Amino acid sequence: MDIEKFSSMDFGEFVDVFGNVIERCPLIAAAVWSQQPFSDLEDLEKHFFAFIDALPQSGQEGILRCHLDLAGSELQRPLTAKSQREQSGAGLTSLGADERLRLVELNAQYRARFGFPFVLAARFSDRTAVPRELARRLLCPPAQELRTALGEVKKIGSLRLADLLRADPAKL
Ligand SMILES: NC(=O)N[C@H]1NC(=O)NC1=O
Repeated sequence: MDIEKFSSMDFGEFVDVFGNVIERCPLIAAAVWSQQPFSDLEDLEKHFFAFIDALPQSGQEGILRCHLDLAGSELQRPLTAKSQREQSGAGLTSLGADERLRLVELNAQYRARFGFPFVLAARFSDRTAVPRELARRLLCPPAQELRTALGEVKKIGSLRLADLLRADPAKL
């Protein structure tokens, strides 16, 4: 998809295409649309991230709460298609019983400590690194952890945006 195409989409089309760049947060795409035209991918990305950065803490935590747990999520709501692909690429949808139990426990401890689910860009990770990173981040101070988690949201958003802009518009 070229820059002219995504810089001139009407509102409905833009939200349909970019509504899940930030997991289950179409409102962010809805707000970014009004910043058209965009000069390039970096410019578009900048608007998504500026919106996140400008939110009060309750809004930033709300974005994190729109994510499902990494692994174990079939116990909650169904994953979005993008999240499913990311998690299965990291081997998180085919864990053994022990690995799964460990992650479920760590996820529960993390939620109890911070009040939002653990978020990590699964495409930069794998089934052995995820529990290690989760255990490490569990020990971080809350303000630092909020920043780390939002950084992961941005990494996921960057990868999703790059995929969308590479995609054939007819297949979106
Ligand atoms: N909980 C969580 O990190 N979920 C996200 N991670 C990722 O790579 N895709 C997601 O949906």
